[in-house]
Amino acid sequence: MFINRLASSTRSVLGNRFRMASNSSVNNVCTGNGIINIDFLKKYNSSAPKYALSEESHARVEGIVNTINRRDVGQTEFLDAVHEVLDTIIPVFAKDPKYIEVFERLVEPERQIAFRVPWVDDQGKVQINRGFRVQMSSALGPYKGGLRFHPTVNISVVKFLAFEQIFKNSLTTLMMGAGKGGSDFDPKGKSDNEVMRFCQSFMTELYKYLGPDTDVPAGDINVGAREIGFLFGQYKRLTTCFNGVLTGKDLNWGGSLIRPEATGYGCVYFAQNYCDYRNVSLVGKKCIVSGSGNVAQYTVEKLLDLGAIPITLSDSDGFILEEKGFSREDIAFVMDLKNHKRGRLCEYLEYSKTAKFFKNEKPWGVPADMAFPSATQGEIDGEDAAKLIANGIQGVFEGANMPSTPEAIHAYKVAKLMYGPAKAANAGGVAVSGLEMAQNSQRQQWSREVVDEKLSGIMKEIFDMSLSSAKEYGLGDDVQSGANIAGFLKVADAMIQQGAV
Ligand SMILES: NC(=O)C1=CN([C@@H]2O[C@H](COP(=O)(O)OP(=O)(O)OC[C@H]3O[C@@H](n4cnc5c(N)ncnc54)[C@H](O)[C@@H]3O)[C@@H](O)[C@H]2O)C=CC1
Ligand SMILES: O=C(O)CCC(=O)C(=O)O
Repeated sequence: MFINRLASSTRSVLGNRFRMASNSSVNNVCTGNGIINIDFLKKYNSSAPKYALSEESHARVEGIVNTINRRDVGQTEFLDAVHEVLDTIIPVFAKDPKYIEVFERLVEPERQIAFRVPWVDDQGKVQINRGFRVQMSSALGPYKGGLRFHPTVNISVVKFLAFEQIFKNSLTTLMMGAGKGGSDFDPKGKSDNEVMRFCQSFMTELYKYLGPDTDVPAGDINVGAREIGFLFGQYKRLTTCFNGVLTGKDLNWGGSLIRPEATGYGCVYFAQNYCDYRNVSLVGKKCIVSGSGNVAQYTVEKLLDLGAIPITLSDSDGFILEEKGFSREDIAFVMDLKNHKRGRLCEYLEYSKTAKFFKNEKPWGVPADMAFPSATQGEIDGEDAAKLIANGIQGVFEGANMPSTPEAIHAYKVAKLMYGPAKAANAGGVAVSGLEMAQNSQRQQWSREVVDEKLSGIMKEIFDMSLSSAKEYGLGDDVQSGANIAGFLKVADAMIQQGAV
């Protein structure tokens, strides 16, 4: 009855959108419709009464949900990301309600910067794009997180990515706050000079808010070594400072060995830890990998190192299937095609006699043992997850940020798959960015072996922490919930210690 009363008061605030969402079953707690459905609390009241919130706490959480739904209306990706975390940290609130207020602060960015980016194209015409930086949390260190240049970038996408970064950066055990930024600029089809002029204009506005102890951006989709170079050059010109304001720099001027490899390698290290825990070997396992950029390339490389058989790659035009498995030479071809020639993946067919290309399709229907989504958010929906499970998939490890919709995550958990959520599984990239910052502060460069060993140690620690937090809260081996809880508690305790900030 108590739940009914809460649900009806929520409906009055949210109207029809809520009614649509509330039709979902109790277990299917995340709607994926860009609205936080308070029904997720029922799960705890019915199946795990020890986590039922007191009446006061319940009302508080409901109030927070109503405020976010109202204030951030239309920010689909951000609301989905908040929903996913809320859905898993209720046990923390039940144990100690002081954390509810901290969560309320955490969903509001410390600072959001939005700006015009004018630049001149090769025809001499002025083009305008929109730039963003969301400085989400500085509880654990300077804001830290990548920049994404893609036509789909808007405030919702940047806020969701910055929100994810809070928990991810906390899990790395390093001293990093959370931020994310980018632009709706599309580098596809642009000349190097156009990309340079865009980057220079972007940095001309953003540099005021950055610094090695303030905010340290890095790469993300379509921001790689070339863009980091142009951004750094302009920062240096504007400030006359040569410092570690960006990570992902070239090795010759302050970059770290293993940073380009770190997200993909780290994701496979995470998978290996999970497999060890379940007594499963990666050797001989067929792996579906999506994307063909930085994360996908080095995921494939590390899978090969460990004796697995990566069989797919994709881009926004479709996917390629290399049934025999990619060899190291095949991956060298893909790296050259994507990183230097900036070509499309279908051109791989001109190189391989054995590959097939599936235009406008996603790879999730290909029978395999493990999946490594490494392209973009929302790439595995409920139907895709059903296909993976029907084909006997054993594990899903997220190299991309939020690649699985709430329905997909729910399906993985029901099927008891090994599920490595993005915040934990892809934290290796930002972890090595943290190591790059440390090297820059010392004006030193560590060897490849040293950085790789630290990366693999951090990935093991993230897996162990996520698992032990899940167990501590009586959630079995629910690594997704454990990762959110462990990531949250460290930030939340720091915020409490630092006062009302
Ligand atoms: N680069 C890094 O260190 C980190 C990246 N990530 C995440 O990993 C994912 C991939 O990022 P990167 O590899 O760095 O970017 P990238 O720009 O190097 O590669 C992105 C890849 O995804 C593909 N892609 C983009 N939209 C797609 C779509 N709609 N369908 C199929 N493929 C699509 C592109 O063709 C490209 O191959 C993103 O979600 C990013 O946020 C997460 C942690 C760190
Ligand atoms: O290395 C970094 O700072 C950024 C990594 C990133 O953007 C991510 O983890 O999604």
